[in-house]
Amino acid sequence: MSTGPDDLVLYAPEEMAAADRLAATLMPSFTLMRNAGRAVARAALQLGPQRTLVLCGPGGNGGDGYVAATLLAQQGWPVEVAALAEPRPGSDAAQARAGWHGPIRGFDPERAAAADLVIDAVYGAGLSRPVEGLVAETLSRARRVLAVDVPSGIDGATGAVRGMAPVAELTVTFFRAKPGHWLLPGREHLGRLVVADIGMPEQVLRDVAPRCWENRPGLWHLRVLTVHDHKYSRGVVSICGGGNMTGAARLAAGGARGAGAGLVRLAAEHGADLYRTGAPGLIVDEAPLEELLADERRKVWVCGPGLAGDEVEASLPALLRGGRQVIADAGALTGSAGDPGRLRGAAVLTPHAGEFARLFGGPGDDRLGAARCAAAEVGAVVLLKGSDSIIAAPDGRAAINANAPPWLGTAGAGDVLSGVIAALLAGGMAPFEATCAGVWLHGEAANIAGEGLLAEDLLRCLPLAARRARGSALASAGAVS
Ligand SMILES: NC(=O)C1=CN([C@@H]2O[C@H](COP(=O)(O)OP(=O)(O)OC[C@H]3O[C@@H](n4cnc5c(N)ncnc54)[C@H](OP(=O)(O)O)[C@@H]3O)[C@@H](O)[C@H]2O)[C@@H](O)CC1
Ligand SMILES: Nc1ncnc2c1ncn2[C@@H]1O[C@H](COP(=O)(O)OP(=O)(O)O)[C@@H](O)[C@H]1O
Ligand SMILES: [K+]
Repeated sequence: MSTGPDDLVLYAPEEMAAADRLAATLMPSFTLMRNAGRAVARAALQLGPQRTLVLCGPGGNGGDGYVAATLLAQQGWPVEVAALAEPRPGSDAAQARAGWHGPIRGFDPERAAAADLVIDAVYGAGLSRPVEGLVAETLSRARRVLAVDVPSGIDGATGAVRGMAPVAELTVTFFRAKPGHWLLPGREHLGRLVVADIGMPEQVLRDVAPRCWENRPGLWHLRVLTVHDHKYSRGVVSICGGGNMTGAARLAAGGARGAGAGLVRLAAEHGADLYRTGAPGLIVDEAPLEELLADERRKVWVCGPGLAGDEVEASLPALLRGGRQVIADAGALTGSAGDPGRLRGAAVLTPHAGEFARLFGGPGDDRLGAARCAAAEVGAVVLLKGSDSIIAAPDGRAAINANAPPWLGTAGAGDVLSGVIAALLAGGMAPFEATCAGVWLHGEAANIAGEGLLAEDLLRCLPLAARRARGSALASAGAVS
């Protein structure tokens, strides 16, 4: 079975709560809690027997903790339980609590510090305010943490730390991951993430269908070339070249070529000679833009890398008027600061955090929400770049990317990326899928190149990244966690 969007979908906390409510109409809800607690106990058992303190909150997260504590004690583990408050009478958590027959202590930072392992079952999806006071003090003293669902304090929707959150060695979540598992800073608090199957009915995937995914092959598919392909069918990419910062456009052109565009042309009405000394497979045009736009095959354009304000003014409006699919990056974004409406008609915007703030304000703690709003406002796919890049479509779909290594943060890397996305768009992918695939290929190329990469190194690594994408899209669905 291949990995598909259903395997990669991310449930925000309120969507998970809706899933739980629906599941409760189809099966006994306590079965899910029992399975969740069992998955936590199984994960703990793999860490080896040790003095364990289970910290239980008042809700479902605490319920999972009581189930896990009971199962670990049955295995002969030295387990203690500390509770913050009694679960609501009649709740599943109260039923789980009733299964624990040992003593229940209060929260105590010293006790947490003395335990070899702390199971953090304080707050999960129901986090409603910052974690502070005794809970924060107790969690912060733990030496080794296994987190249930999320480390308490991580907002499952945004990945933000609310108050404090421990850094876990292992996090066990259930059914599907949440956006906050992949967004920063949340991702840094998880340790290893295990997504446990707790027997959620299949119907839930159909009836509660979130519009957010982890960005991986399987969410999209790279096209496979056939004997009928030729350079025009593989896609034509045009890049606006500036007269001064010429490296940026050349890197974008290299990205487009490395990602499989059949033909890449660089438009440089002024300064064409500078570009002619570059890669021999790159075609340099010095005719005026209006003339180039007469060629209907030139549908996809990258506008922005290395362009000064006047160069953007001379190209972007004409491209948008001409109905071209425009990837607006760098100078094209800076030129529209405070007035994102000027970018309406573009296919994809690729701001980093600074460019995003200048265009739309914010983005604040909820970067996923901000990217979605921006995409809806401009009617374009918005790629908010960073180490957890977010791709948002105007129709509300969004994806979170997590494969990019920190050494990708180097000048020129973004220019390469705009070319990669352009190539995929020119090859026939829709803007959202092309952007998701481009971001993943870019991150994977950086992993292949290794630490110390220069933006240029990405170009030679893109073909292998594409082969990996084709390979892992066929990998088994079991590899989601
Ligand atoms: N499908 C699945 O994934 C399944 C998930 N399951 C598990 O259920 C968990 C979700 O359960 P849940 O909704 O009861 O939420 P959870 O966080 O345990 O508690 C909320 C309580 O805590 C309180 N509270 C919150 N923050 C606070 C703060 N900072 N400081 C003080 N109080 C705070 C809050 O108070 P209130 O806001 O109501 O005043 C409320 O009383 C989920 O994470 C997973 O572990 C499985 O069992 C079954 C299948
Ligand atoms: N710490 C990081 N981890 C992973 N990827 C990063 C990190 N910092 C930056 N990146 C990625 O590097 C690229 C930098 O792009 P950008 O800021 O536009 O640079 P430039 O304009 O110099 O090309 C983006 O794709 C971004 O997602
Ligand atoms: K937790």
